[in-house]
Order: sequence, then structure tokens, then C-alpha cells
Amino acid sequence: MAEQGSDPIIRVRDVSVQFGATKVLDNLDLDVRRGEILGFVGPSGAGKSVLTRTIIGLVPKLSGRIEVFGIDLDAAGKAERRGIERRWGVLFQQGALFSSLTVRQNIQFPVREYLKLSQRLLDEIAIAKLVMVGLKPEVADRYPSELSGGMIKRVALARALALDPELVFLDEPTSGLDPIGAGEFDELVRTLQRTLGLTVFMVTHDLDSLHTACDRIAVLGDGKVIAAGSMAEMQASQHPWLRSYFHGKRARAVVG
Ligand SMILES: Nc1ncnc2c1ncn2[C@@H]1O[C@H](COP(=O)(O)OP(=O)(O)OP(=O)(O)O)[C@@H](O)[C@H]1O
Repeated sequence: MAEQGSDPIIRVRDVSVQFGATKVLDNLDLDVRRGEILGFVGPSGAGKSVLTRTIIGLVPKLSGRIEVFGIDLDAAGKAERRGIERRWGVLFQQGALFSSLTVRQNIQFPVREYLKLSQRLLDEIAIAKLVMVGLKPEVADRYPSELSGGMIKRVALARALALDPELVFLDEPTSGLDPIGAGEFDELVRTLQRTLGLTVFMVTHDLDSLHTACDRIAVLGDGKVIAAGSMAEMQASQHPWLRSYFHGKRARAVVG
């Protein structure tokens, strides 16, 4: 199991991303430490998903440097890049399962992309991952349209874990879930992080998740990380957005 420490598994330096004339990320710096669950928050539209997609290579950056597992992604050759991608898993916003594929096929999808395995082994992997996220093996033959919102999130997590990653990106994993379902999902993420030694980068709006699941929090504002630290440090901050977010009505409802 990976030991949590200051060793960054993701190091983002001076990263800028622009769409047309709009600069969404502006010389942004961020470290995600090995073994931690980092909660990434900020106003709607601030660029949290954009940063996630930039790190995993789906959005091109204007400038800056991104290292994952100590490797500069721009300097990595094609084979090295594929090797890096194999070591991370992604849960996209809204689960983003392929609607025409069964649960089993959805989970197997990233495995097929990277490995040549027998159908029997692929089936074993799908069932093992389903069980890992707290679902019954029978779910394997259902289609996404036959699942509840909570089950879709769990299947999406199973798919993100399919290749036994060291690092997992979760983009708003509890959005759309009721508070009990969201709480159970947070606990699942926490348990998996501890037992598998995962590092988790979690975009969220969910204050409960920040309290119960995250080791550290980073806040995005004006294209930069404006604060990073523990929940106690976030609550002590005098920054206006942090104050209204961590001490507002919703925050009081969570903290009590
Ligand atoms: N491919 C794209 N082309 C043009 N603009 C984009 C693209 N992707 C994102 N944007 C813009 O970048 C900004 C940041 O979007 P992003 O989805 O990262 O916000 P967010 O912080 O994740 O918001 P939310 O919390 O509401 O999900 C938005 O203004 C969005 O419209």
C-alpha cells in the first residue's frame, strides 16, 4: 500500500488553458501527493473539469508542465504515455457509461484497450471489480438504462478501477445522488483508497465529501489554485469565496 507523503504523484506547473479569447486556467500550480484524496473545489465554471481533462490529455494546454508519476507528459513518447495512462483510472462526470454496452462490457472496455486477455479472464475482472464497488455479480449483464443513479456511479468506479490503477480521477462522483447514497459512495472511495493505496483526485461540490473523504482540499479561483490545505485550514481562511463556501448556510448544515 502506498504511503501518504509529500511526494507528488501529480505536479502541475504554470499551466494555462484557453478557449478562444477566454483563459480558463492561468499559470496554475498544483501538487497531488501520493496516497491522498485531494478534493478539488471552486465556483461552477471555474475550470475544475478542464484541469482534470488537461491532466489526462483530453484538453490541450497553452503552456506549462504536467508531470504524473514523476514523468513530464509532454516529454513522454507514445509507448511511455500509454504506460502512464494504464496506471490511472477516470470516472467522468455523470458516470459516462456506454449505453449500448452491458455493465460487464463497460468495465472490460479499458482492459481491452490495453491488454490482450482471454474472455474468461476479462469476465473474472469484471465480476471482481463489481464486487469491489459493492454490487452483485448479476448486475454484469444489465445495461446502464436498467441501473439506478447510484449503481451507475459504482459501475463507473468499477470501470475506473479495471486496470488496477494507482491514481484515480473522480469528476463529481456524488452529484445527483441523495445524501445517503452520496455518503455511502464517499465511504466506498475512502475504503478503496486505504485498501488499494490509491491516490484520488476528486472534483466535487459536495461539502460532506470534503469532510468525510478528503485528506486535503485545493480551491480553484480565477484560473489558479487560491488555497490548498486541510479542512481546518480552509475554514480558517479569510478569502471571501472560501469564507462563504466553508461557512455559508450549506456548510453550517454539514458541520452542524
Ligand atoms: N471544450 C471546450 N470549449 C470551450 N469552452 C470550454 C470547453 N470546455 C470547457 N469550457 C469552458 O471552460 C470553463 C470551465 O468549465 P469546467 O467544466 O471546467 O468548469 P467546472 O469548474 O468543472 O464547473 P462545474 O462545477 O459547473 O462542473 C467554462 O466556462 C466552460 O464553458
